[in-house]
Amino acid sequence: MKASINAREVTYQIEGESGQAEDKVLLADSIDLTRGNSWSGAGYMVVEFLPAPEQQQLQAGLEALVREALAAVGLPVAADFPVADYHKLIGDDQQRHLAVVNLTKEYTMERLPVPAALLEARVSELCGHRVQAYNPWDQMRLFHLRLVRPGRSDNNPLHRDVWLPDYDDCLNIYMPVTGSTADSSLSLVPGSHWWPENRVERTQNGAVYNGVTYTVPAVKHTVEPLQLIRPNPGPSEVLLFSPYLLHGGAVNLNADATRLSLEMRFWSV
Ligand SMILES: O=C(O)CCC(=O)C(=O)O
Ligand SMILES: [Fe+2]
Repeated sequence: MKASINAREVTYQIEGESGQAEDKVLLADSIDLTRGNSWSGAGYMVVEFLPAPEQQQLQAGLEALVREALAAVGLPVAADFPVADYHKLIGDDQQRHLAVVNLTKEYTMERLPVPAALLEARVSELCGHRVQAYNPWDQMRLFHLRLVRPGRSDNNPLHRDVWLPDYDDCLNIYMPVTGSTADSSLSLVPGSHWWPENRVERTQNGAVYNGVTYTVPAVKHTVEPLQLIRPNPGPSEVLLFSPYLLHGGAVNLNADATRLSLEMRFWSV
């Protein structure tokens, strides 16, 4: 499948059986936490996030979690090892990379380096609805790290989060930690949170993307041309986005830096 990111052509190889799609907009029957905002039609916005000391504490603490995971898979590193160099350490050892991903994909909230209440208050202010990082569907309070090496297929395929169970009605954040640039940060299709399902052909259950297996179903084809953009939040910023948007497929085109980012979801209180 062909798409473009910031007008540059990319190709995604997606395997998995297609399902039937209805003429239905998933967001129409759901809570839209972007509603009432100027960016509701686009489905995302980039904005200053936490006060500088807290944002820096959060980013430094998340880098430290990756170092901890590296030590746990048998690759101890110095306390100042830059996580942007992760790919130099792991190289093409896919098994070791997947072991690190396994340790960094689901953290319980007490591991967050700053109080979750800080992020909850700021996200509530930004979207104009009182939200908390508590998933009412599975009763979990989690955050996730994403490590995407340059030149590998570590990024997940293009998807809506709500194709998986337990992600309805929330709002997502993407916060850059290291190596997040105009060539590596999360990509999305503006406005696609309102596309009917029958405009998007997707796999039924999970997908194999460039040979890597993902649990999330993936886009195989769309009626509208797939023009992704990278909003690319800077170090002091955050990308707030609807999980109903088509997003992902965020290949890391950096020459030499691994992307580390924070991913966290918020639901109405
Ligand atoms: O960071 C990425 O490349 C993907 C993130 C994602 O799919 C999400 O936050 O739901
Ligand atoms: Fe996602």
